[in-house]
Amino acid sequence: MEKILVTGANGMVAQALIKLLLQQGYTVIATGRGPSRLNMTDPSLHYYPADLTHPFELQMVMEKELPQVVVHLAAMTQVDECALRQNEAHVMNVEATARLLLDAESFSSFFILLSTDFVFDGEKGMYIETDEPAPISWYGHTKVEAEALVETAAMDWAIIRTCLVYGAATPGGRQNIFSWVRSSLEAGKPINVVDDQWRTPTAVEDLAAGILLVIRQRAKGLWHLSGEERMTPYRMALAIAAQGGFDGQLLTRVTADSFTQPGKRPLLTGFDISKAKKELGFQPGKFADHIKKMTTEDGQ
Ligand SMILES: NC(=O)C1=CN([C@@H]2O[C@H](COP(=O)(O)OP(=O)(O)OC[C@H]3O[C@@H](n4cnc5c(N)ncnc54)[C@H](OP(=O)(O)O)[C@@H]3O)[C@@H](O)[C@H]2O)C=CC1
Ligand SMILES: Cc1cn([C@H]2C[C@H](O)[C@@H](COP(=O)(O)OP(=O)(O)O[C@H]3O[C@@H](C)C(=O)[C@@H](O)[C@H]3O)O2)c(=O)[nH]c1=O
Repeated sequence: MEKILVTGANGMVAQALIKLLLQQGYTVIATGRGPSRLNMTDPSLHYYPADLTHPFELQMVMEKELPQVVVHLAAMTQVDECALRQNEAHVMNVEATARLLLDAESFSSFFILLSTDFVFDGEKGMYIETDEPAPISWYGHTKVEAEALVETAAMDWAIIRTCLVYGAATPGGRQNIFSWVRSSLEAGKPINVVDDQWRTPTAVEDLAAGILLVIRQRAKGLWHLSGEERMTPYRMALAIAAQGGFDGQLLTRVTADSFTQPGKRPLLTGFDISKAKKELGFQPGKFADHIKKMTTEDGQ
């Protein structure tokens, strides 16, 4: 069976993707920073610690494993951290991507980059693949640069942009809006939640399924893969509270200008996923169904 190399293996998206790839019978070459935090064992899962900012660590893995497909998920993903540590963000999100492309071109046939709705300025919203990027955060800027590197690669490539990914908390993984809202409500902690940032939030399982479609079909080019429903974090939080039987009074509706975050966030993003639905057969689930399932699993 084909070998798929996945970077950022200990991250939220990678953990869901690796679980799905193993279920589908692929051999997964998983690389992450430091020891594995993947709470799964499988003879078809090979984990290699590799810091992508150290150029040769992953080249040796590539030479040894010769993966047919590379799925590049590793990145500095905290938008505020990227704004405060711009050089580090550029080294990781751009220069490490350039290095990985060079390594992959020698050994792999297909390269997939995960990118973001933050490549857009947030003026229009519901973006399609042909809309012009205009990032307003350093994180978004680094992703635009990474996309440009991939588009000039000497091998087949796909760029998958997604938006506000949510899922159950992963061991040692970053928080996401579902895990953050749910853990705050469970602790009885009042939280301020924005109601003027518009997104099409994406269940991590749906994103993993979409990435699998791109792998299977070797679907070259640019794809917007996200949920279909336009929501704000506040409306998401109200639904999460209701589903979990929590007190919605703990949620205070605010607007983004009440946040003094170092990293600017585009107000109106979200994706029109018509192209992915038509050409890939991508079909995300409903937000309410996903949080019901996650809440049940979380409660077990
Ligand atoms: N989450 C979201 O809402 C969205 C995510 N994306 C993109 O999807 C991809 C995956 O995101 P997500 O899973 O949420 O992010 P996470 O932050 O959960 O995972 C990113 C992973 O990259 C790893 N990493 C960071 N620096 C290095 C390095 N120098 N060497 C090796 N690994 C490194 C991190 O390691 P460690 O665990 O040690 O920190 C982490 O496991 C990213 O490219 C992101 O930009 C796009 C749109 C939305
Ligand atoms: C911390 C906080 C967040 N929020 C909202 C803002 C945001 O929409 C959502 C999640 O908070 P974050 O700061 O993690 O969101 P943010 O960093 O904006 O998330 C981004 O992550 C990167 C990786 C992406 O690529 C983007 O698509 C997007 O998902 O919750 C509140 O309403 N109140 C709060 O106190």
